[in-house]
Amino acid sequence: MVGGDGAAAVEISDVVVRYGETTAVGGVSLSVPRGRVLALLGHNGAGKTSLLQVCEGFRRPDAGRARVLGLDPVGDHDALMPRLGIMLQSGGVYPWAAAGEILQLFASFAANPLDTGMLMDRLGLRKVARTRFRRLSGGEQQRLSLAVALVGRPELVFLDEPTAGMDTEARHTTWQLIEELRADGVSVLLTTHLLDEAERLADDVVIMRSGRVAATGTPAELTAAAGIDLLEVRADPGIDLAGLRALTCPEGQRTVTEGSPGEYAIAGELDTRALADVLGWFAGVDAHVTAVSSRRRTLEDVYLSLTASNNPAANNPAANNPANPVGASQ
Ligand SMILES: Nc1ncnc2c1ncn2[C@@H]1O[C@H](COP(=O)(O)OP(=O)(O)OP(=O)(O)O)[C@@H](O)[C@H]1O
Repeated sequence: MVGGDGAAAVEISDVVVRYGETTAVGGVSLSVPRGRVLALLGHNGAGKTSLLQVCEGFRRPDAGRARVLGLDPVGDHDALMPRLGIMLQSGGVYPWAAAGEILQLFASFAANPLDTGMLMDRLGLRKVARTRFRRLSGGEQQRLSLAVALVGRPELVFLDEPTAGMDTEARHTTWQLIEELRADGVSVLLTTHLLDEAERLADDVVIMRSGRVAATGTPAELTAAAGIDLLEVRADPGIDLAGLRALTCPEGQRTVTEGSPGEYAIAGELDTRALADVLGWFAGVDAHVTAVSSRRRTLEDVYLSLTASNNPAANNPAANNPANPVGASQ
């Protein structure tokens, strides 16, 4: 193998990408350990693709440093390319060539390619093997781009919104393929707007906001740090909730409602103390409680609260960094 063994698959520090006056990436550091899947999340224009292009060697950062499989992605581009699988957001390579020909061509570049027939079957492309790329549907183009990225048995795969435009079946197949890659020790850096995709696939998540890192961690760490955000209590209907509101929502950070008769919902972040206060209050008014359930925040909730444009905390990313196992910083 070419140099850099033992290093993380991707190691970037303080990377800046500018387009004229626009700073797309404002000093991002992160690392993808070998054999792990890292998902980069963020709103449109957050800087995900720009960061990926730096890692792929298609763009030299304006500041900072990138190492990919221990090598310089620009300077060592030729040595790196055979070891990488790259799926771009718009995979419009060779629009006039047929799907099967494109995959064969990329297989011919690889020393030890995967079986192209197997890949076509897995990704449901057999029936469009003779169709020109430009005539494929959006989802078929995505599937072919994924096949092209994987056919050379890469050590590291970059996937820019891999399942965008795919139907449910293709999306599940793609998820399985990514899980198989990880099981084979392949490292994956992907971007996605799908929080369930990140939650299912990613070992590590980096949430970007306006070119900076807003939070990092495993999906479990990101959601665990956020705690419970909804408590539902079933009790006698028509209880006067003024006392409960005064107790649990002094600064309006939670809401207390009786959605339907006897179904009370306390929404907003609740720690153990607040939970005990709520249940203690129901006991204090002699309510007959028959059911209690709580809902933990999902990755989507965490994402939305960190990236909301009206959230002042989102402008102070360090304050939102509940865990940092991937070594990311803003
Ligand atoms: N070639 C370019 N020239 C000028 N500005 C660009 C260029 N490429 C990207 N940008 C700008 O840089 C910012 C980051 O873009 P980027 O494509 O990296 O975001 P993204 O997070 O991948 O977005 P999306 O989720 O929409 O794909 C955006 O404001 C975008 O308009």
